[in-house]
Amino acid sequence: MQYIRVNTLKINPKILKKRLEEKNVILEETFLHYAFKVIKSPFSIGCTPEYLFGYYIPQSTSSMIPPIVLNPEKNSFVLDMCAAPGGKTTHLAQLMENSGTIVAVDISKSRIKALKSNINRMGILNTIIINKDMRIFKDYLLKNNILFDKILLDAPCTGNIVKDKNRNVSKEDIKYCSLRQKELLNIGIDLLKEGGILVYSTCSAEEEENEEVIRYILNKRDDVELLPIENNFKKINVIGGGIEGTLRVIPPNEPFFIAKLRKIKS
Ligand SMILES: C[S@@+](CC[C@H](N)C(=O)[O-])C[C@H]1O[C@@H](n2cnc3c(N)ncnc32)[C@H](O)[C@@H]1O
Repeated sequence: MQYIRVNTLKINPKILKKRLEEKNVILEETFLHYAFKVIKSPFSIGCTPEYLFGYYIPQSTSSMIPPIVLNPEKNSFVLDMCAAPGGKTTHLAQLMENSGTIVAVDISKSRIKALKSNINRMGILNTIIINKDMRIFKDYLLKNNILFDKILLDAPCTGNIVKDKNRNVSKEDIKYCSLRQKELLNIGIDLLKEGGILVYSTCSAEEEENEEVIRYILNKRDDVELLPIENNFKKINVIGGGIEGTLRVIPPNEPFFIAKLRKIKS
């Protein structure tokens, strides 16, 4: 299954749909008026002039949910802690109508290149790209009292390992990811303003990387609460997660886990 998200900063979804249909691409509506399922295409959907103009990005519909749940306001100050290659950063910028500021951080030099390219191609003007380890960069932010209204933590997970390296996931991999996720989530909460919102997501189906991480943070800290996410997503397999108020996207859609947290005191 292949999907595209239309970059509404550059083109109206109906106009793009018509343009691609004139080239014999068959598209179907999804739960989002600016995303389409690609039923059939005579060419690779990642190498059309429209793609190069930044009119759309190929992306799973599951991965469109975390930015929608975060729902950044125009002119807000947003941190994307694990941003590359930028599917969600560019979506956040689109939702913010290119206003406010997004600080997009990623540890990987090679993936940062893809993030830069997506940001340039899609005409994103409100994003600062930082190639750093969040576990180190947080010290600079905290020292300078730089706190955020909204944070997306789309955490590294075993789902990415499978996609990137095409290998089996071991128990050690899951344990390693779970520890890293807890560490990053703690940092994320530290960097929120009082009343600020953090959305945690992974594309792993493992309990240890999802519900366990959320239970850990709720038990460990008294400055954060879980906010229930309303499941009003249609035409996509979204169910309640293992903790009430969290969501899981299940196959045949790409598996995803999404939780929403609010910092209640600083
Ligand atoms: C799930 S991917 C992010 C996908 C991205 N949000 C998107 O929608 O295109 C996780 C990312 O976390 C990055 N990462 C892992 N550990 C990190 C750390 N300590 N600090 C910053 N980025 C990190 C990885 O390089 C990887 O790009």
